[in-house]
Amino acid sequence: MDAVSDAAKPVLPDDRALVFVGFMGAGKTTAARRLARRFGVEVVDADARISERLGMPIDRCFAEQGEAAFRALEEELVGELLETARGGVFSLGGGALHSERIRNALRGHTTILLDVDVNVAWERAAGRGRPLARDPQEFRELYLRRRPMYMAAADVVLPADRRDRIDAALPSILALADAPAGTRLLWATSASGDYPVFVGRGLLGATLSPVGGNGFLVTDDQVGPRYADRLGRELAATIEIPAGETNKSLQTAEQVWIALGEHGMTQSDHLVALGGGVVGDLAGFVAATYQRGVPVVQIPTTLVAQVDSAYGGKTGVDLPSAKNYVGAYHQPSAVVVDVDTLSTLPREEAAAGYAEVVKTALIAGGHLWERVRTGADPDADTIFECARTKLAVVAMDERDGGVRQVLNLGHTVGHAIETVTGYARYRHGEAVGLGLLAALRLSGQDELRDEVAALLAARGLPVWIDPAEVDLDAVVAATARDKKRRTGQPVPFVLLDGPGAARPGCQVGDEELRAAVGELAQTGGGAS
Ligand SMILES: Nc1ncnc2c1ncn2[C@@H]1O[C@H](COP(=O)(O)OP(=O)(O)OP(=O)(O)O)[C@@H](O)[C@H]1O
Ligand SMILES: O=C(O)C1=C[C@@H](O)[C@@H](O)[C@H](O)C1
Ligand SMILES: [Mg+2]
Repeated sequence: MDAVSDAAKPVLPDDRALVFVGFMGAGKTTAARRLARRFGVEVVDADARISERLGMPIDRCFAEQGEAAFRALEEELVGELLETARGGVFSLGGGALHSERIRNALRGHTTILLDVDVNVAWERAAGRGRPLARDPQEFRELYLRRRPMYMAAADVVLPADRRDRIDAALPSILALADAPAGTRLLWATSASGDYPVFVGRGLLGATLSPVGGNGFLVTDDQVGPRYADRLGRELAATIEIPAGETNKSLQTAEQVWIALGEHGMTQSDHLVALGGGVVGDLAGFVAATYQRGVPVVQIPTTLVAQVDSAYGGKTGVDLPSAKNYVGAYHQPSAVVVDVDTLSTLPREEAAAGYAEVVKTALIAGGHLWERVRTGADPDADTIFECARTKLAVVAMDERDGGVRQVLNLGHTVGHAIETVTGYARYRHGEAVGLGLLAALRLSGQDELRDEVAALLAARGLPVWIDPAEVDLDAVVAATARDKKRRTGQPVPFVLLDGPGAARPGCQVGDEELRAAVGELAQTGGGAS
């Protein structure tokens, strides 16, 4: 709440600088100037300082003295500037993070990554005499090589698509100063609005969320008793629902609507959803509909919710006949991810969330897939990167018109398995893991399917189905009721040409589908 009242008159921190980093053409110079103007200070543009010191433009230095000479000067000058800075607004050159000295010096400051799409970067940077923006293929390769470096250094990740993003994000960036050390901010964008996503440790009690009015808490009977009183804020009421997917129903939603009315919740208040995907989806749906819509702050406490369901604004409840069949798009006003809450997550729940981590990494490809395929436990950085991957997709297509459907990888068969087993036999993530295996078979990705099956099995996730327990014909039939289907059209599948190359809207023949689902029953002997 402080963040909101400070928004009109921002105060530049006096103990740390705001430093823009990112690839060529991301808009670092532009954004830094815009902020500096707002604060009434001079911007420190590293490239301009280097050029000044050289007494010549950077491209001439590259041509006459070579890149190594430029890098040496960059390290010395920028390293010193950052090591001695107490405040200010900086813009660094695109390659500055190659220097370990500069990376270390950034630790004392707030590093803001302007996250630019490589094609946009090329359009902005090419043809302007920049020495590393001459060949499109080399430009792309450099971009991919540098990405992990930028992500690792960033305290804040801000999409670079619009010049005014920084204005809306600034209060949340400034709020980081009071957050526990190591807290990171991801700025989520969508057609219907932007919001901050904070990821870190010990965040339940932090006052980060820029939402006004009274908070009404919705949680479940497992999470509430454990974490509700750590929220460190006054709540007007706490509404506890029973845990479990079978309670993600219209009946439960009605009970919550009624309780909110009885407790006097108004349009100027907000909901706080504390729990896993069931609480988040249900409370989000209640927030979308109660008095035609009130804000909701999502505080996800399961891995599934922290890497996937808390972001992107899909809310809803299940019908007995189909998953998530009634709902609304309703973006959260903020998401606060406290990874410490995962320490009490039951093993099976953590495993179920892991299936969504694998799904997201397959969609992202690149360094996220490389990290996940090692089988390492998902940490705060992996969670952050999963959120970033999902939100980049949502930013392009909030309402599932096309590209967002890639997020459904593994979900068409997964949802059908959940429905056929009455939402009681499998956790959502467990069903998604099985659905991923079917999707990889349908994609002809046999080696990748084996690799993914091994990752899932290592977490104790099911990689086969007992046909005596689950009616596979019914699973095939239930896929035909998938919400992604349009009248008169077959159900669209998401297939994968390889990590980082998901293809939505694919058609799959009945026989192929039957075979891929049938195969889930034939690979017995793995974990079940
Ligand atoms: N959000 C934006 N939308 C559209 N154009 C932008 C945006 N931000 C910057 N630009 C334009 O893109 C070009 C590159 O911007 P800028 O010089 O700020 O990038 P930079 O990150 O500092 O790049 P470099 O690393 O090459 O110094 C400029 O022409 C700028 O006006
Ligand atoms: O990306 C890079 O390596 C560079 C980016 C520019 O900002 C300049 O610092 C220089 O052209 C090198
Ligand atoms: Mg610049």
